[in-house]
Amino acid sequence: MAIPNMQIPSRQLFIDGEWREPVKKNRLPVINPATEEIIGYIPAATAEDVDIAVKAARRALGRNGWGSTTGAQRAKFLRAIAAKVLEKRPELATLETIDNGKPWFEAASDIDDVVACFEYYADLAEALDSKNKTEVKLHLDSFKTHVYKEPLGVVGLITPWNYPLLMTTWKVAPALAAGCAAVLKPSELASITSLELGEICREVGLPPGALNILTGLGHEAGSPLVSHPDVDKIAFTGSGPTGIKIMTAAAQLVKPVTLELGGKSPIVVFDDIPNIDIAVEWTLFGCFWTNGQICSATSRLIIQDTIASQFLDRLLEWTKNIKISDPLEEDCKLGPVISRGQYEKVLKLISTAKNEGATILYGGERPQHLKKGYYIQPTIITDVDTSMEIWKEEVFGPVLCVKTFKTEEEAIELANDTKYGLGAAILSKDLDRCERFTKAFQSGIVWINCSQPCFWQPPWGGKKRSGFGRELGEWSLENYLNIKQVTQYVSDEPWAFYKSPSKL
Ligand SMILES: NC(=O)c1ccc[n+]([C@@H]2O[C@H](COP(=O)([O-])OP(=O)(O)OC[C@H]3O[C@@H](n4cnc5c(N)ncnc54)[C@H](O)[C@@H]3O)[C@@H](O)[C@H]2O)c1
Ligand SMILES: C[N+](C)(C)CCCC=O
Ligand code: NA
Repeated sequence: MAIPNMQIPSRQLFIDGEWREPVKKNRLPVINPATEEIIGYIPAATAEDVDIAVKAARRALGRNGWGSTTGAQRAKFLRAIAAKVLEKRPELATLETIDNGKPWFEAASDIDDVVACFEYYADLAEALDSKNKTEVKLHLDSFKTHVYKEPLGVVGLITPWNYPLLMTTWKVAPALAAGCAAVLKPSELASITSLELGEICREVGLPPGALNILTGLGHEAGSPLVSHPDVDKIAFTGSGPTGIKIMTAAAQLVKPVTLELGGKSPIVVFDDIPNIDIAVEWTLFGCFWTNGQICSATSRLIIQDTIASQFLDRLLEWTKNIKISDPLEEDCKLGPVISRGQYEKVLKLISTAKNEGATILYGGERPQHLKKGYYIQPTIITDVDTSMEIWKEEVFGPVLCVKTFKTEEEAIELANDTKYGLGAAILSKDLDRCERFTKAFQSGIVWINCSQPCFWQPPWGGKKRSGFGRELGEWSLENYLNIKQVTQYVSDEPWAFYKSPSKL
């Protein structure tokens, strides 16, 4: 397929179904990480815009337009959005690539996931109509109790830059399916496709105020959204430090949050793997996909010592074969990291690893053939000690660190030696052993003989410092529903707790 060339559309904030200039008229530059050039501008929302958007969302809930829709009616809008996204797939993939830096074919695959997600939540919205009032059997005949599932209200959705439209969709699709009205604040580092979602919602006639999109800086737009008294819940995906700030601010209003944060996930490889090349490829994909910027990246390779030398030799051969290029090129497999800040952060972590005594087995620098752009070679670091920063801290770049083990106990201890708890992978022919590791891993996601595959039906999320709450599947719909208990007294007899005055 020919990759379309695109200019960044000039957009405003998307509020109440219209494009509106920010109150302070500020804009932020959009930088293409492959060229380091400014390719456009996005509006920079501030607290004043947040208040306007939250009011629009609240009105949408009160109006007949959105607030009283059935799940089946909401499903129609979600399916129409899915169809429009599919229609615009090539253009959206190009916009994602020039804004985020991920290879075009990865971006296009993300767009496919976006379509599937909106369709999936359309089905769940439809099914909700028969589940939003269910009876609970009691031990007394004098009462009847029902449980209602109703939209939580106005929800604030704050998303990161690594899968821009997909992370937006993971929140917007279930929130709309549940009947909430949403205010979305995408990352200022990659907002373009989220704004295009606003245009798609406008084109399909989504009722005004159901979805509002505010681009801008975290402290200028995200923070006021978290603290706004008329926002009922915050769903956040991003870094740990920001998650802590958001949770602290939300706590002042006893506002519920879901936090999908960082990770430093292990991939444990045993010497009984039936095919070393298959294991090597999963190891590469688990860390270097999406230019290494994956929350769930299995960025700690824990390899049995009996196979370590052979495995690393083969891993090196595969790594050298990864095509690093402009992400718009046909078979690019590694593009630039998102920004100069991220580029410098990753290189600093690599240099610290070297200074602490680790060995840079491969990579660790800018690729020689790419003089512009935030490119970093796929990097493999060995002779790592568990006291080192490279072992403990999330890099969020194409950097794999390696340690060996002798026994299962040692492997489990190394795997769980992290403050995070998002994902964990084990590659072994012995499925009983895989089951033992599944139980022993302190994580929310386990991959067996693979790493990273993610589907919209199962739950996604972690524990420890990777946050709490689950997205995707039915779990995500529950994030946006209020559970209401309704108990009715159905007897004709007096309650008779107090003596009636006539009997005194
Ligand atoms: N668990 C997951 O599913 C998942 C997915 C993607 C990224 N992440 C994590 O996100 C991090 C990288 O993404 P990032 O750099 O965009 O994270 P980030 O925390 O810097 O920003 C995430 C979002 O929060 C906003 N924000 C920043 N400060 C804020 C504040 N004080 N109040 C409200 N909003 C604020 C940003 O504008 C952005 O929209 C990594 O740690 C990665 O592991 C996790
Ligand atoms: C799309 N993945 C690979 C499941 C990751 C989503 C969230 C983490 O970056
Ligand atoms: Na960008």
